Amino acid sequence: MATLLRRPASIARYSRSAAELFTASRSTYSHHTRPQLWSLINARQARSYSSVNPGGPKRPNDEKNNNKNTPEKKENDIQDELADFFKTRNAPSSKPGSRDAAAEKEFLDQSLQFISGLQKAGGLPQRQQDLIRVIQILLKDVKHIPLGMEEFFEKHAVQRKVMTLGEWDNFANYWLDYFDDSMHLFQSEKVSLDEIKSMLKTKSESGPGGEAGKDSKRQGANQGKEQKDGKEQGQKGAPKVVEFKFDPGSFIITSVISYMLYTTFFPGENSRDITWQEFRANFFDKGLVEKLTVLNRSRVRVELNREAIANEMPDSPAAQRNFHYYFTIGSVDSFERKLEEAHNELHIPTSQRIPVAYVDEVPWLATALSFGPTILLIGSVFYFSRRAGGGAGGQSGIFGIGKSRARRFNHETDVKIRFADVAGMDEAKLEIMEFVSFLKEPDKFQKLGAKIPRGAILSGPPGTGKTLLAKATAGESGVPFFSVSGSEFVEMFVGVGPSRVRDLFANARKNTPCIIFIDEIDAIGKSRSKQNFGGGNDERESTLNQILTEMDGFNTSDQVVVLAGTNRPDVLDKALMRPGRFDRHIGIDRPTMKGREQIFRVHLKKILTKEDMDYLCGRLAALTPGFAGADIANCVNEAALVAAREHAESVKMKHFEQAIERVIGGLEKKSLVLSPEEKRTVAYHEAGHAICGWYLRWADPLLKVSIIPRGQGALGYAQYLPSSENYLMSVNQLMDRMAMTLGGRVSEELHFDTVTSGASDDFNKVTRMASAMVTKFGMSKAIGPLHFEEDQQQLHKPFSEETARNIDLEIRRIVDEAYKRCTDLLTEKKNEVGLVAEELLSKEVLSRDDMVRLLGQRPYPDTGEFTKYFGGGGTIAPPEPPVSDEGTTGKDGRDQTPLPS
Ligand SMILES: Nc1ncnc2c1ncn2[C@@H]1O[C@H](COP(=O)(O)OP(=O)(O)OP(=O)(O)O)[C@@H](O)[C@H]1O
Repeated sequence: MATLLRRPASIARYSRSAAELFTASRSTYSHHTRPQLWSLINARQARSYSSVNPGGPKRPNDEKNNNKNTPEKKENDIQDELADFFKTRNAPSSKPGSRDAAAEKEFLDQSLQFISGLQKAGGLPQRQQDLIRVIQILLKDVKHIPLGMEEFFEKHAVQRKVMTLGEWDNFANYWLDYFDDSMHLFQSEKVSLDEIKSMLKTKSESGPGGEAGKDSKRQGANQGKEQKDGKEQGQKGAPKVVEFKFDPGSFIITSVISYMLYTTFFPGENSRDITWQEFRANFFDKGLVEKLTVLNRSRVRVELNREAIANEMPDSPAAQRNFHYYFTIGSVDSFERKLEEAHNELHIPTSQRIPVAYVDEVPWLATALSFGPTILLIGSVFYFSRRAGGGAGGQSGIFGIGKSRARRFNHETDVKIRFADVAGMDEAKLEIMEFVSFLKEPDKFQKLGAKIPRGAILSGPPGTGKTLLAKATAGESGVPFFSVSGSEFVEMFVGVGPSRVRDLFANARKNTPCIIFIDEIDAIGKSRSKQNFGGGNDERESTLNQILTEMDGFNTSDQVVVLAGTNRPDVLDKALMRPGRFDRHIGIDRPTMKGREQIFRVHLKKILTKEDMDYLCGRLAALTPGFAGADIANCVNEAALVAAREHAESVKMKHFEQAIERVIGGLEKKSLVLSPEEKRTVAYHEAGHAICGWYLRWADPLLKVSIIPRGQGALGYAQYLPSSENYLMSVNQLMDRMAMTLGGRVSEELHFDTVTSGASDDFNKVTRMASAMVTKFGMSKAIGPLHFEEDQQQLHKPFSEETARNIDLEIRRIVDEAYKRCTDLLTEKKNEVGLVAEELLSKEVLSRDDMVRLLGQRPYPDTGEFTKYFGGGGTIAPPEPPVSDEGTTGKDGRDQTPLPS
């Protein structure tokens, strides 16, 4: 458009008519109404602003604009904005005072009228008319003669020289040139109004129409664009690099999902099944078939003549390139026959008959799907075997099933335990030291021709520190330590056990010197003859055989020591124990008083307590007869937990005592509420035990009696302190203990009309004690010094019927005797029982001090430990003999009243 306007011929044409107007009328432009123009400008402007970075510099009057909605207001805005613009634009070129302001104004007005005259002349295209309107507005606000116009102004406005047609032409060109490029850019939305302003500013400085001006305009436009881009970039900060990584997994999943979605929403069809009749009627008879392909002798694919189909049936899917019809055939013979008949019917000569191909295709998808369940099954077996195998020993997968599951502890990092950490088993430590010195200095033994023991069995009750001792051996000798449990050799698959044994020993040989520790070896090492009773276990037997073979297989220089732990050394196969295999048998019993003290000392090291350590360890050891190392560790930890629960700053004696009670009797059952009658019965029951323990000469001294229900089904309990470590027990001690055990029931009988089931556990203990006296301890004159093994599995009793009857009679006699002893005592001390019971009912727990308060000092002297730690007076009593665990009220001196069943 600008080019068009600038064309001399057209300008001349317009200029002439405009010149006429210029002279004829001076106020033509004032008749112009501008809503049309403003709507145009507004539309352009709105679009132009939308392309401007919103975060960029604000337009003047931006605030106002926010509130402007009506066209009127918008028009004013633009006008204001343009006025502002020209104010600044004209500033550098204006020379106020140097020129006649009135003449200047007149010149500009005339210019405006001239431009308006151009428009009035008519014949211009709409867009050019619009442009002229814009120029009118812009020109209206020009206050001073722009640079480059001065000469023209001087000549025609000041000196009033008449303009020639060519000068009019120049004049028109000037103004058009002055604005049109800017307007053109503005209208075509290439640059914003701000940028036009800056362009015009440059132009006004360099003069109109010059090349430099034009260049700078373009530069300005480009600059403006760059600025705009820069602004956008600046706003967003550093350019954002979006990194695309190709992930094959995601790609496949995305592709599959996309395909599924696509096929769901756009179910394209590329095949359809038809019948023979349809085939004939629609295609064959019409001559549209090109070829037939028999697939797998059961289906026929119809190849159609696409062009013919497209002409005949343009809407049919068969017109698509990949679309096929199929029909099923019974057999190839019948198909061929039918086809021939069809050809004959239509009289198709042999040479033009439809060709038939035979293809055997493998339907891949169907085949893959038919294998689906098998693959799924194998996959799940594989997965689960991996999961099952992954847990232990680092072996995983079904192929690792025969691998050993032994955990290997590195002596430098994992096995930090030393002999100092194992307390209270000095003899066992001494025995095992030999293995340590063998592993450390093998030459010392080998040069003398000594064969080093191959292994040792550590046997003893649970929690006595067998594993700990084995670990300490590894820690001391500084060799790798393989730990495995006997049960880990046993699997449901045949042959796995021996294979794991082989693997374990092979591993060990690779890591010599080292120690193998097989915990719970009785799981595989049970005596083979015993197993056969009631069906043997071949797998276990072959595992055991493999261990025997492996242990034989070591040569004398192999520095592999095999230690095994068991709670049941008696059931182990003799072949395991023979020299050359587990030739050392180290028994680890429950710790003695001294041992317990040492174990407490080891575990108390980690506990924050302000108690005197010697006294604390001694007292706790005295309080915990029969405790194994693991019980002690548990007790110490429990005490710390109790203290923490009470927000105590350090663990105190009472916390330890609470912890011991909890370990012995279980948690207090505060939720268990007994009826008053039941509570009374329990109180009298416990009082009966307590009085017997107090007044019977050989009974154990009572520590505490309580009727607070605790875990393990006890409604009340009395804690006694065995006078000493019981290695031997006399008839007197046993009789007194039995009488004391019966004290609960006898007390009930004496104080109530009826008795309860609460004494059932007491009777069990009493019967077992009496039975042991008769059949094992030789304490019955009628039976004599005989020992009868109690074996549940034996079908025949190892004694005659008469002996059996005599045993029964003797057991009964002993129990009756104990019962009489108890009844006599409690009848005599009926008041004392009442006293203790009532006190128990009110206080629930009575200590030894309460007993002394109620009954006076115990008439018999207390033992050494008791005196030392529990304030009893008297001399040290002779050590009491032990009875097997089953035959006493319990080595830990507990006496519990079970819940009535
Ligand atoms: N003599 C001891 N000195 C210090 N702590 C001990 C001692 N005996 C046992 N313990 C503690 O008891 C815990 C359990 O001991 P360990 O596992 O060695 O018993 P275990 O005899 O192997 O038991 P199980 O026969 O049930 O396998 C040890 O971790 C340790 O904290």
